[in-house]
This record gives sequence, C-alpha cells and structure tokens, in this order.
Amino acid sequence: MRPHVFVNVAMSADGKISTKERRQVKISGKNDFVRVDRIKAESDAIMVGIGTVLADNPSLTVKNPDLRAMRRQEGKDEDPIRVVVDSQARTPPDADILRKGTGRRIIAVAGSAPRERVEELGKLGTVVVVGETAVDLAELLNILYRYGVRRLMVEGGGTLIWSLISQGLVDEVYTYVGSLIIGGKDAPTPADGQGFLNEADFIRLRLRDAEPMDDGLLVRWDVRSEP
Ligand SMILES: NC(=O)c1ccc[n+]([C@@H]2O[C@H](COP(=O)([O-])OP(=O)(O)OC[C@H]3O[C@@H](n4cnc5c(N)ncnc54)[C@H](O)[C@@H]3O)[C@@H](O)[C@H]2O)c1
Ligand SMILES: Nc1nc(=O)c(N)c(NC[C@H](O)[C@H](O)[C@H](O)COP(=O)(O)O)[nH]1
Repeated sequence: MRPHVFVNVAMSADGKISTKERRQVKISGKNDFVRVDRIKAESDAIMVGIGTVLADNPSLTVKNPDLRAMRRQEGKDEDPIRVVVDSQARTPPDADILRKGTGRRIIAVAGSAPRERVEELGKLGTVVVVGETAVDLAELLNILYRYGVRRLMVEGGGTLIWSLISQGLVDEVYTYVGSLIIGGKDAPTPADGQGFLNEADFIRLRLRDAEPMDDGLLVRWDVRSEP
C-alpha cells in the first residue's frame, strides 16, 4: 500500500521551474502561495529531492498560524512530515528542512550512502535506507504508508517528479503556470530525467479543472490509470 501522491509545481509560461543555474525563482503569485500553504497543511507529508534542498533550502513548513492551529486541534504536528529523497546523504545538517518547524523529518538514503553522513543525519531525523545506489521510491512510499502517511505532496524538483511519475507512483498533478518566461534549453522543467521515447509509454492525464490565479493559471490533472 502507498499514500495518495500529488505533485504541486510552479512553472513559467515557457515550461521552466527555475533558471539554468537552478536558482530559485518566484513563479507563483500571492494567492498561489496561499493555496500552496493550504494544501501543505492538508497533507500528511511533503517530499522533495536533494537537488531542491541544495538549490532552494526550503523549510516546507506551514506558514499560516490558523492552519497550524487547525492541525494542532486535529492532534497532528503543526508541520507535515518532511521527507528528503537523498541517495548519498548530502542533506546539509544546517538545512532549514531539518532545523525549522516541528514534527518528523525523514531522510531517505541508499545503501551506498557514506556511513559518517548517514550517522550525522540520524541525529537530526529518521534515516531510512531504501535501495542500493539510488532511493527505491516505490518502497519508500510503502514505508511512508506504514508511518501513517495517507496523503503525500511532492514539491519537486524535476528529477524526482520524473522518477515518481515514470514509475506510475503519482495520482494527481497540480501545475501553476506563471506569467513569465525564463528560457534556456537547460533550465529544469516539471519532469526532467530520461524522458520517454515511445508514445505508448507517455503518462496520460485527465484535466480536472483550471482556474485563473494571480496573473497565471492553476491547472489540476488526474493521472489516468489506463492509457
Ligand atoms: N518551481 C517549482 O515549483 C520548483 C519546485 C521544486 C524545485 N524547483 C527547482 O528544481 C530544481 C531542483 O531540481 P533537481 O531536478 O535538480 O533536483 P530534485 O529536487 O528533483 O532532486 C533530485 C535528486 O534526488 C536524488 N534521488 C535519489 N533517488 C532518486 C530517485 N529514485 N529518483 C530521482 N532522484 C533521486 C538524486 O540525487 C537526484 O539528483 C531547483 O532549481 C529548484 O529551484 C522548482
Ligand atoms: N509553488 C511554488 N511556487 C514557486 O514560485 C516556487 N519557486 C516554488 N518552489 C518550491 C520550492 O521548494 C520552494 O522553495 C518551497 O515551497 C519554499 O518553501 P518554504 O517557504 O521554505 O517553506 N513553489
């Protein structure tokens, strides 16, 4: 069993999620950040790849005090479990995701991760070893389910999203399309990785709804289970 998995990503009008230097870019407007805070609060856990931790240093905490209070009243930690997919245990010990906010942190590493770094991270969070040289995402999702995670939000980046989606591990995709052009053929996109070669392999989505937001558009898709 695995949790319900949804991806939330913000991209520019030309389909980029940051610059070619992987520098964090504000793509969402004010209302979209409010929406993102709400869906974070409604999730049991939030997952990012190590590339995002190193580039953005996100805390992934819930910002709105009312939403934090709501979670408390429901008997939950104020922040969802924060999960880093980090094969070689490269998460900096002073990363905001480990230092800010409350609640559990899970760092998923591979068996090949250097032992000293794994031990150091073990003092700051729960280290889960899944996979030999890269994190086995399907198994990680099973483990998260056993930890009680039923609703998992994936915040990126493009490498992690590609891996999850290409392995059939994503149920919904929320894409915010912002009113800017970033450009650059090497700038990250919502799904990077290897890419599919054959049309038969493409992941097919079903449009659920689309809503103008700030000066952009929020598009919600369901992943089709059959082609
Ligand atoms: N606009 C947005 O909504 C948004 C959201 C998040 C990140 N970003 C941007 O995305 C960029 C970072 O993305 P990225 O693609 O470099 O990194 P990422 O966050 O997708 O992390 C990828 C890394 O995770 C590790 N990993 C371990 N096991 C893995 C597996 N099974 N599959 C995939 N990865 C695995 C690998 O080290 C891999 O390099 C940054 O520029 C950041 O600003 C944008
Ligand atoms: N929805 C969204 N719109 C954006 O314009 C943007 N750049 C991100 N990027 C995701 C990324 O990882 C962010 O850095 C964290 O969402 C910030 O999280 P914190 O405030 O540190 O909790 N996400």
